[in-house]
Amino acid sequence: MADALNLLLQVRGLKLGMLPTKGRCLFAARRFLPGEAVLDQSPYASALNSTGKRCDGCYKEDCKLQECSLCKSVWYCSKACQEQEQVIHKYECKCLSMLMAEKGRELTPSLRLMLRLLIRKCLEKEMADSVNPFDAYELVELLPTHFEETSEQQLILYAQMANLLRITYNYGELGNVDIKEITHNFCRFACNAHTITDAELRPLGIGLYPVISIINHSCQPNCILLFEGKKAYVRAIQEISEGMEVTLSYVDLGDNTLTRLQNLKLQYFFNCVCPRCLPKATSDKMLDNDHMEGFLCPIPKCKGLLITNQEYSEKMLCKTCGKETDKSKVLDKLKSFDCYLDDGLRHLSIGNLGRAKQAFEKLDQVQTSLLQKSSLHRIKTYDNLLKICMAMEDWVSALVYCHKAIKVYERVYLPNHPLLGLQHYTCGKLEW
Ligand SMILES: C[S@@+](CC[C@H](N)C(=O)[O-])C[C@H]1O[C@@H](n2cnc3c(N)ncnc32)[C@H](O)[C@@H]1O
Repeated sequence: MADALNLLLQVRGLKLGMLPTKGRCLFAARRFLPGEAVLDQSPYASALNSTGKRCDGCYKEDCKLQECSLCKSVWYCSKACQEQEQVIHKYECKCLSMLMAEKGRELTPSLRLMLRLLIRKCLEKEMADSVNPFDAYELVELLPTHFEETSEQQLILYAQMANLLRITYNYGELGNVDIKEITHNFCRFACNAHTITDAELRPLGIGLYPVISIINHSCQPNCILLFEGKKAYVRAIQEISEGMEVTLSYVDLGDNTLTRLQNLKLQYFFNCVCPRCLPKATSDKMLDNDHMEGFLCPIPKCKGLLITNQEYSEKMLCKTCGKETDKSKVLDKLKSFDCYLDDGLRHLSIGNLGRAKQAFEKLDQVQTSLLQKSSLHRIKTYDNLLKICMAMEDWVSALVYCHKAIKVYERVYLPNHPLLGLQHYTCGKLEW
């Protein structure tokens, strides 16, 4: 299997490698230019977030959809999509119908993903593409589980989900499944599955792509993951020279370093040491992070930019007045305003736009006293205010927040990053 996989990767200009701190990785065996597709793969298994709105085959919406007459829980845009999906759905359909009839329940997207993975594994030998090493269950088994590091509470939850899954799977009369294997696979999903997005990078579903999952994380990635339907494409967003590791970001690059590090540790069980997380000082002793974080000196008349003290990283120095400040104090003050963020998000989730706008405007106001205009801590504030103003059809204010957000996006994302492009696109539409 490893030889066959290596051969397929070689054809695409890639090479499988192993690093002691990261495990398996993908290296470029030739130069890739920005925009070039480095790798593509169809999912071993995938599931839509909400069925009934999109075709289960091609994930298209805004077309005439026909529901499966038996389970009435999946929809297709054409005979071709239905036939292509039938191999798996034939069994899944029985499972979903019986689960509804016997327990009055539907499966969540991650449970459905697991069901489809188990059915596919069982059918692998009968399926025409089973010989393709890009599409073998063996590759799924090679993905890390981090089982030992997963909390007991989480494992109990996975075991309960596995139990429901076993009952559901048995309705399909495909033979037995092992609860332990399902639990391990839930652990695998947590640190290997990818969110499938549409052209505007909005989440549509979840998929497992065992070759793409070999790609490790960096907070300064050289690639991005995009989707056409459920097929995934890894595209270079900067030049990748021969011998370089191919990387993707597993987390939101608009999050600050502390949040990114915490999220990576919590979900993927590693400490990121990429250049953005462990930056080296530039010539004027200013870290890239200091530019991005954009903390202002707390002395009212000064408001200079704070930079990390190279000798003692817990302290920050003002570039203007030279006074020292505890970094933790600055961060604590910033955190104390999270109540406005929570308040805004809560009102937004129940559609109370007026109250949500008030909360985010207050947050914007208090952040102004602590942070530069283009500090990355303000990205969520601007994004939410933009969203709210658009929903309220206040196009003038929306445009103001869109411009403010672009300034932060330009700092956080590389010029070729689609999120930056999308923000310019929104701005263009608002200008119009
Ligand atoms: C999707 S897998 C990536 C492939 C994995 N290296 C393997 O051996 O199959 C994610 C896991 O890889 C490891 N990993 C990914 N990026 C890493 C990084 N930048 N530093 C250390 N470990 C990393 C972590 O164990 C993480 O949970």
